[in-house]
Amino acid sequence: MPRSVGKLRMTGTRLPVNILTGFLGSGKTTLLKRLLARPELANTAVLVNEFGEIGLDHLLLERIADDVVLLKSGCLCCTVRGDLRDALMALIGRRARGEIAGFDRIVIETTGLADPGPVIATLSADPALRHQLRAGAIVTVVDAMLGEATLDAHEESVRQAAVADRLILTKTDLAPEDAAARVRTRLANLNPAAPVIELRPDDAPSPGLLLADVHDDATRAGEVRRWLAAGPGRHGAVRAFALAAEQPLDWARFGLWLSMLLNRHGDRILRLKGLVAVEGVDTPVVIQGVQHLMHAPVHLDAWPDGRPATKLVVIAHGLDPALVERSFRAFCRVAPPAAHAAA
Ligand SMILES: Nc1nc2c(ncn2[C@@H]2O[C@H](COP(=O)(O)OP(=O)(O)OP(=O)(O)O)[C@@H](O)[C@H]2O)c(=O)[nH]1
Repeated sequence: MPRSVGKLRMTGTRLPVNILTGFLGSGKTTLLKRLLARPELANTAVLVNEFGEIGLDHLLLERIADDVVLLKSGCLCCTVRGDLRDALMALIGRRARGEIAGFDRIVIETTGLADPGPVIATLSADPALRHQLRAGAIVTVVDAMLGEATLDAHEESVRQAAVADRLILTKTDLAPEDAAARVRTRLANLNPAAPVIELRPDDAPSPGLLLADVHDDATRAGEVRRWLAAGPGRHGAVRAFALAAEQPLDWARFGLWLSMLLNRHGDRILRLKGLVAVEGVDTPVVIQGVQHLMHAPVHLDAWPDGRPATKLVVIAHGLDPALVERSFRAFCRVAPPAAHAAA
């Protein structure tokens, strides 16, 4: 029977769990989408954790992977370790009962602010999880353009780089050569054991990034003890908030509002991303901002959940969400929602 076959299959081999981490906007989801497109990684289940109340990555990933689960709000390393355990157990349970395709690997994409140590600790400290799962390679994404400043300003990003088994350097197409070289040197000093692999926008990443294991459990257990002793990072005054609009937006007005916001408060905005419903356009436009930098908007073929509506997530340091929301509504002429959802 499928039920017992599922169980038998699982007790013999523990499923590998990869952790994909990297600072806000460094390129984790972009890398993951490209990896999941590889046939060697077809049987992969994904857990996405996003900082803040509204996740978007699962909407963007769902189009290529069925088994994408969004963890509740909060950061994996601070508040949702119980959720991580429950989500992993639920995934394993659904697989054993034959409710979902028999994946043979789990990838956890952490928030850009997560310290990966406690995530790994959760995997190895919980007896039920340890029985079913084992730690796979930790892949950390680092942005060549903003990496140096980010490593200077955010301890989380240093920790992410320090624990990596493989470091992926993105945005070398945008970064001046000397900036990329300085990031490489920083990474080599922080974590000499991990290879730094440059990934250009057109490169197909090797599935080996996830598939090739690098650690035995004893080594990993020692590292976990060290990370726990160091204590998890704290995210201070960083807050995530959402902006939403039911009716389509005037693209020019929206663009102007966004430029003004970044001009005025760019220093305090760590990440801004979302799906925008644009007047006269049937499909969603994805916008992506990382600190001062806005990436070119991308059109999706269809609304991931079938319903056109603008949904933006902002992660900021010391910025009043109410102020940003007021300016968004006033400038883009957005009526307040019936049930006020944003914090
Ligand atoms: N030019 C360029 N853009 C990139 C590269 N990698 C990622 N991006 C862009 O950077 C933006 C952020 O990428 P994501 O993959 O969403 O970053 P992330 O780390 O998942 O972001 P969070 O989950 O919010 O922390 C998107 O607009 C990507 O298209 C790269 O190598 N070159």
